[in-house]
This record gives sequence, C-alpha cells and structure tokens, in this order.
Amino acid sequence: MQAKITVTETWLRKHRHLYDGATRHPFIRSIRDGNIDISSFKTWLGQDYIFVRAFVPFVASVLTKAYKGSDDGNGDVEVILGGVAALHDEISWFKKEAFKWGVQLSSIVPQKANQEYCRFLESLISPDVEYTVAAVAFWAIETIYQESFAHCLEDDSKTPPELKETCQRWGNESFGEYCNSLRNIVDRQLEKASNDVITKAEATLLRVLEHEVDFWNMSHGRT
Ligand SMILES: Cc1ncc(CO)c(N)n1
Repeated sequence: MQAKITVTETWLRKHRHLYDGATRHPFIRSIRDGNIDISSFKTWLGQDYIFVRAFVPFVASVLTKAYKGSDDGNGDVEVILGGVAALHDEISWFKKEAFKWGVQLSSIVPQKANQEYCRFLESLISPDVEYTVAAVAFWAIETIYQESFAHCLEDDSKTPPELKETCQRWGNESFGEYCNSLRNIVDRQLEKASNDVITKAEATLLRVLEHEVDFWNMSHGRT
C-alpha cells in the first residue's frame, strides 16, 4: 500500500523554489562557505533577538488555540509548551551571544523587514485566526531555521568555528525532531480542515517564506 501524501508534502513540492530560497539563502550560504561578513552576522543577531521577543506571545497564542481548539488527545499542547520553554533558553542565549560579539541589544532598532515580520506575527495572534492556520505559520517559522542552520553543519561545510554554536542551536537533531512533531500536528489538523482553512493556511505559509527571505536579505545588508 502506498503511503498517503500529506498536505505539507504537497505544499513543499509545489513551493519548492520559494522554500529553497528561504533555507538556502545567500546569507546562510555565506556561513556555510565560511566567507560570512561578521558585521552581517551581528546585524542578524541583534535583529533576531527582537524577532524572538515578538515570537513569544505568538507561540503563546498558538498554545492557547491548541488547548481550546483541538480535542487534544494528541499532546499538541505539550509539544508547543516545549517550544515555549526552548524560547526561554533562547532569549538567555541571545543575551550571552550579544555580549560575546559586543552587540548592544538595548540599542537595537528593528529594521523594516523585521517590523513587518513582527506585525505579521501579531496579526496571527488574533482569535479570528484558526488554530490550523497559526500552527502552519509556527511550523514553517521553526522549520526554516532548522533546515537553514542544519545545512551549515553538514560534513562538507566550512562554517567558521565561532559560528558553530549558533548553527547548533537550530540545526541540531532534537530541534529537527521537534519540527517534525510540529509538522505532524499541522498535517493532522489539515486532514480535517475545511477547504477555506486549507486555502488560508497555504497562503500563510507563503507569507512566512517571503518574510523569512526578507529577514535574511536584511541581515545580509541587501535592503
Ligand atoms: C526570523 C526568524 N525565523 C525563525 C526563527 C526560529 O525560531 C527565528 N529565531 N527567527
């Protein structure tokens, strides 16, 4: 018997080009090839700290929707709670890393692409946005980082040693498993979703991919 193709699989095939654009961006390639400009890395670090702070209330809203919205015999809440816990650790890591690189977090001004991404996250917090739609955004946001940074840790990569820890944060295997759990959650929801919700969820995925590309562009100094 042939395994059923999931909705996320269909989407990733259909939007492969845009997806690869987000996970194989020149910024990521420059880390992987070892020719990253450190000032770009510092820009990314400071801007991503701001993003992650805005990401917390978004993830909390997904948690709330999981609790309210699903017949949660599947443990969605626990998976998402794990994500919240990881973010707590991540914020401490950003502070430590910023200190190491001499990046003053208190004086970072969010750039346009970051502001727009954070505004998009805020729009998804609304109770009018279905659990399925918000969960798709959450899965995509985490997975793009996972795939991007895992790419920098492959055997033939020339990632500078001082950036390896950063790549490990998102590129490690257990973060990969967590992303897989999110994907399973999303596919289970999509399986029972109305066409209207599926359409909205796919459009949301595309928005995430675009925002991620813009975010890398910003870090790379291309805006
Ligand atoms: C811009 C961006 N996307 C995704 C993640 C993953 O948490 C992050 N930290 N920042």
